[in-house]
Amino acid sequence: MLRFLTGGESHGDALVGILEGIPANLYLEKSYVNKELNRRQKGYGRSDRMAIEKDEVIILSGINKDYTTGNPISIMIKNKGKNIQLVEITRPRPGHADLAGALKYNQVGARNILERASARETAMRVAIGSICKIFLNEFNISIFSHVVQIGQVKSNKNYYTNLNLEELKNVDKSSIRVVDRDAEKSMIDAIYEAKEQGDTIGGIIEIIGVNIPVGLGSHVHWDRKLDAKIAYSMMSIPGIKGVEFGLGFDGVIKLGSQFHDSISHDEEYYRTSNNAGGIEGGISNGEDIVLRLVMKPIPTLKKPLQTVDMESKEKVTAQFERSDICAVPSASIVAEAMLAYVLANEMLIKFGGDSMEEIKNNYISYMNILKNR
Ligand SMILES: Cc1cc2nc3c(=O)[nH]c(=O)nc-3n(C[C@H](O)[C@H](O)[C@H](O)COP(=O)(O)O)c2cc1C
Ligand SMILES: C=C(O[C@@H]1CC(C(=O)O)=C[C@@H](OP(=O)(O)O)[C@H]1O)C(=O)O
Repeated sequence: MLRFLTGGESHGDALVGILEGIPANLYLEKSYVNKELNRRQKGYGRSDRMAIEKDEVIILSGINKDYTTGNPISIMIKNKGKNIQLVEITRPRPGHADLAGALKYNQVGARNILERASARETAMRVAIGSICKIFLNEFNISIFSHVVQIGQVKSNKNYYTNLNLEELKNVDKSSIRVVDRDAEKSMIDAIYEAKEQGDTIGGIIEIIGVNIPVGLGSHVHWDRKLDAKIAYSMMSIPGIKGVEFGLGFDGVIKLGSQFHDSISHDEEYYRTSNNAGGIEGGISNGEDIVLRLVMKPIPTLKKPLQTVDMESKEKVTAQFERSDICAVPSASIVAEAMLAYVLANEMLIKFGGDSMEEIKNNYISYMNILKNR
């Protein structure tokens, strides 16, 4: 089984992470981890902080001559943007952890709270998730994502869920990108419009996992269900307020006969549609895992909302400091990382093994059993 911990504050010296449970003998390409870190830093609407940071991973343990050893993998990302004046935050920002955190931890203000509640921590999650992606790649599993809505601007292209699976049966689905260039332009405009108004904006992202074997997760207990585990991991991303799988909330207008995915067989079982989003009864059914997340608008506002000064108790406006306008594209890379972590963990639960050779043997023998079903 996998587990990870992160440490570090937004404006501290560095972020650190420990990932435990990755089997021995996995080739770990450090440049891939750095590429993923770079993807998270992109996107319209990020603050000047992203121009300061050049996130790069320093591997401290668990790797020998580019291969994992089975030891805990310890990593570090240094913070370049730590040199801002860390003033106390006594005018808490609605929507951030400021007030609830300061009260819970008995702080005079929210500085110590926001330093950790900040999504700076998600850089480490992406580093850890990218190691999980490298592991999943050994089983041909890949994960990608795209932005499908910013504010009121929706992509006119169908969601991945609505692609014609029969037509795509022999296509490498990891190469499919549901990018709508017209919508993309309007999305960028919406971000800049929010910025002009001293405001912020949220959105919806879609995350897809392909080449998933049947049988990850389990129906037998609530905390073994794959969709439950994925939802938990997604809801832990700062700003994420909802998750839906497959057709999700749009499924409400369908009747059962229109919603459920008929079962066919051609050498193996498959579906002609994927409204379930690849998971039934808490178990992966072999179709692509498809989920969507809604991210709320960023809480720090240049045109701030009303709040209460924690010292004087007077009605004031919330404190402002350097902040993103929109971080939806970055959140989608974080979501890919969290999905990679959950799926890598499930692969280890299902197939076990302390070395890559052992887990691959277990995987191949299970896939052979499935071939005869
Ligand atoms: C990549 C990323 C960047 C973010 N940048 C900011 C930011 O610059 N300013 C801000 O107020 N919130 C930002 N957020 C959102 C806050 O971290 C989030 O709203 C806060 O932690 C409370 O989230 P919760 O209520 O969902 O737990 C960002 C979130 C993500 C995922
Ligand atoms: C540092 C990152 O995001 C930060 C997340 C964040 C927040 O409140 O969540 C606030 C901002 O911090 P700062 O005030 O230093 O600009 C973002 O830049 C990052 O994504 O690496």
